[in-house]
Amino acid sequence: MRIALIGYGKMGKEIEQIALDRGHEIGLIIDQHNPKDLSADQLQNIDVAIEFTNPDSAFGNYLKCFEANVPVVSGTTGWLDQLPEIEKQCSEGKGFFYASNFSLGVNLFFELNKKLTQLMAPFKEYNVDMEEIHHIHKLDSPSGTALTLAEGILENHPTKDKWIEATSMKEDELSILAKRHGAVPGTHSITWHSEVDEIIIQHQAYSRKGFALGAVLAAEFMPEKEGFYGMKDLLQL
Ligand SMILES: NC(=O)C1=CN([C@@H]2O[C@H](COP(=O)(O)OP(=O)(O)OC[C@H]3O[C@@H](n4cnc5c(N)ncnc54)[C@H](O)[C@@H]3O)[C@@H](O)[C@H]2O)C=CC1
Ligand SMILES: O=C(O)C1=N[C@H](C(=O)O)C[C@H](O)C1
Repeated sequence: MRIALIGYGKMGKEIEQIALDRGHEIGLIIDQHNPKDLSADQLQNIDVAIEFTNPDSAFGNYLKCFEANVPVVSGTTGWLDQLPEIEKQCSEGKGFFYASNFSLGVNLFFELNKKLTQLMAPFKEYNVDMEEIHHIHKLDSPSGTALTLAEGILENHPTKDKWIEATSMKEDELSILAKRHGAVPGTHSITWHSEVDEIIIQHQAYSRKGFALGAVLAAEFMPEKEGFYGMKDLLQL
C-alpha cells in the first residue's frame, strides 16, 4: 500500500518503521513543521492516510482526506466532541478507522475491564477509581484510553454514571487521576477497593510499538472501505 503519514512525531516515526518493514511505501509525510499544509491534491495515489497529530489538528486533517476520498486511520485523541460530524460523513461513504488505543493488549484490557465491572457490580462494598500515567509531552488529559475504560465501567456499573478528573468518593462519580511522568508510553490502572482489600488491574505499555503495529494493521484493513470502523472490527472481539 501507498501510505500518507499525517503527523510525523513520536507515533508517525514508529509507524513509518513498521509500515516499511511490512513492505508498504510511504507516499507522503505531512507534519506541522512542514511549510506546506495538507491539500487534497497531495493525497492523489494514496491508498490510506494514517493520522497521529493533536486534538486541535485532527478534525481538519480528516476533512482533507475525505475530500480526496482517502480512507483515514487515526489514533489522535482529544477531538471526540467532533465525532458526530465524522460519523455523518462515514454514513455518506467516507472511510474512517479510529481507536483511542491501537494495541492488542489494551483492547483485551478494555474487555477485561468490562467483565470485571460486571462481576463487581453487585458488591457495594467496593468502590472503583482509575489512574493513567503518560509522558510529560502529552497534551490531552485524561487519556483517550482512560476515557474508553471509563465508558466500559459506566456502561456496566449500577451507580457510576459520570467520570471526574479529581478525587471523589461520590457513588455516582468515577475518579480518574492523570499523572505525567518523564517518557512513560502509557500505563492504565483500575482499582476496586473495599474497607478490607483491593483488586487492581493494569496495562503497561513498554514502548509505542504495540500502538504503531495496531495502526498499520488497521491501515491494511481499510483500503476501499466505507464507513466507521474500530478495533473490534479488526480484532473480531
Ligand atoms: N490511539 C493510539 O493507540 C495512540 C494515540 N496517540 C495519540 O496520538 C497523538 C499524537 O501522539 P504523538 O505522536 O506522541 O505526538 P507528537 O507530538 O510526538 O506528534 C504529533 C505530530 O503531529 C504534528 N502536527 C501537529 N499538527 C499537525 C497538522 N495540522 N498536520 C500535520 N501534522 C501536525 C506535530 O508537528 C507533531 O510532529 C496524540 O493525540 C496521542 O494521544 C499516541 C499514541 C498511541
Ligand atoms: O499520548 C500518548 O502517548 C498516548 N495517547 C493515547 C491515549 O490518549 O490514550 C494512547 C496511549 O495511551 C498513548
